[in-house]
Amino acid sequence: MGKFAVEGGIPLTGSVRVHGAKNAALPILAASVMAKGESIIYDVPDLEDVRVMQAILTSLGARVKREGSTITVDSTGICSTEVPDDLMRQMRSSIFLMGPLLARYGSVRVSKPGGCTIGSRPIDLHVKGLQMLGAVMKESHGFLYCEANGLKGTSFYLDIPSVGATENILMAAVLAKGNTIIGNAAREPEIIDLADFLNKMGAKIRGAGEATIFVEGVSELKPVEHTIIPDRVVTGTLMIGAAMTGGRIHLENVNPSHLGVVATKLMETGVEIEFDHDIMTVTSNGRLKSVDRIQTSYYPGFPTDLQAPFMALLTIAEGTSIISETVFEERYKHVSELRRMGARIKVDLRTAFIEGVPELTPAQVEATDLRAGAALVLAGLAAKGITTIDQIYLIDRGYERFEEMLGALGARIHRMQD
Ligand SMILES: CC(=O)N[C@H]1[C@@H](OP(=O)(O)OP(=O)(O)OC[C@H]2O[C@@H](n3ccc(=O)[nH]c3=O)[C@H](O)[C@@H]2O)O[C@H](CO)[C@@H](O)[C@@H]1O
Ligand SMILES: C=C(OP(=O)(O)O)C(=O)O
Repeated sequence: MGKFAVEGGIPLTGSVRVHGAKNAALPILAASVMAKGESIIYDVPDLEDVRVMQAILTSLGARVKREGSTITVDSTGICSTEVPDDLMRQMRSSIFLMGPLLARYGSVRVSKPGGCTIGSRPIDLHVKGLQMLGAVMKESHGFLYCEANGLKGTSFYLDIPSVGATENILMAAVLAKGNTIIGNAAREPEIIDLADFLNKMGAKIRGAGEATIFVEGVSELKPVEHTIIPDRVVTGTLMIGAAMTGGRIHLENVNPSHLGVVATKLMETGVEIEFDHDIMTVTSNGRLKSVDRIQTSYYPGFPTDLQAPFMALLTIAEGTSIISETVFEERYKHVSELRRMGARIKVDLRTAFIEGVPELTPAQVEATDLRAGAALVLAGLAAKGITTIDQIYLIDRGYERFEEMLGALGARIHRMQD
């Protein structure tokens, strides 16, 4: 499974290019099955989750090829609409095949998706939305069989602005007959990227990025070329790393407008942030102040995916900070690992109280999920001495060769095989 050994106490300095967004690439790769022929997707990060998506597409009969950061998907040979159970279990994003296969082929078989254990993560909204579009669902022996004899446009209001449900319903609605309105839709930048991809393919979507999305169904889609947006969670992670180590870094390929709340909260801690088009410079003198409150929320609120990394920073910020995790009910598993490094954190239900300490101490810790793992690496970069982080396959799900990315910024971090 592998471990990272991190020698902390060295400020991050230098420049690095941020890779394309995992959370945009995964639904877009799934959507490529809706067009007959060859879709070309640029800046697709080489991550574990993307490799699982490639394996799923291949298992369905598509031809998938990676050259550098470009992935080509030729859907011509698709001959199955059953997503293999072992691949379903490997990540949450396996559920993205549901809408596209149902819409284009009239049937799909999925099972319960895997992914980070950060809460119960049901798929009820995905299912309800597709049912409203006319899908008939049957559950048997752990599999969900969905069929549709032509989907029909509908009006569907999401009880929660779920990112994945918005994307699944949107993908299906594009090939449904008539008009669809998705109310209380998620507004994340990755939804806009997916809609841009679908619109290039010939879809008629308006309002992506807003709470109400309008879709006029079309009968077919054509394959296109598309470049994935920069990964805002990776950007945020590196910004926090510079802040915690008292460094100065330049990040290339960033979209500053996707990071408003994160930049604001970092500036509250005393960090300087400058933007020049798609380049961001982060400068920190290493003396950090606490923040009154961070509440995770749906976009444009504070991203839950940066809650653990930001908590790592607050463990060494002077004063007491408060974090409320409102999106996932079990996303505090990193707390006990940070405590091993000397952090003082109390958790009361969904609220964490973090009392800053002058410095963290190195320890042997374990990644409990993807972003928790990234948070522990950041804590290791700030703690003088050697920290080891176990279970790093979880970090590989979302960061392309994290050790090389950090190494380019001067960090001393090594991957060790078990
Ligand atoms: C691949 C991808 O894009 N992953 C992101 C996506 O995950 P994902 O799409 O799984 O997250 P959702 O936005 O769906 O989840 C938000 C909340 O809605 C709940 N819910 C969701 C669907 C459903 O049918 N029923 C239900 O109750 C979830 O349990 C959670 O409490 O958005 C999350 C929230 O920003 C991010 O942390 C993940 O990185
Ligand atoms: C929770 C995450 O991903 P997923 O939804 O793919 O599990 C994440 O990227 O932090």
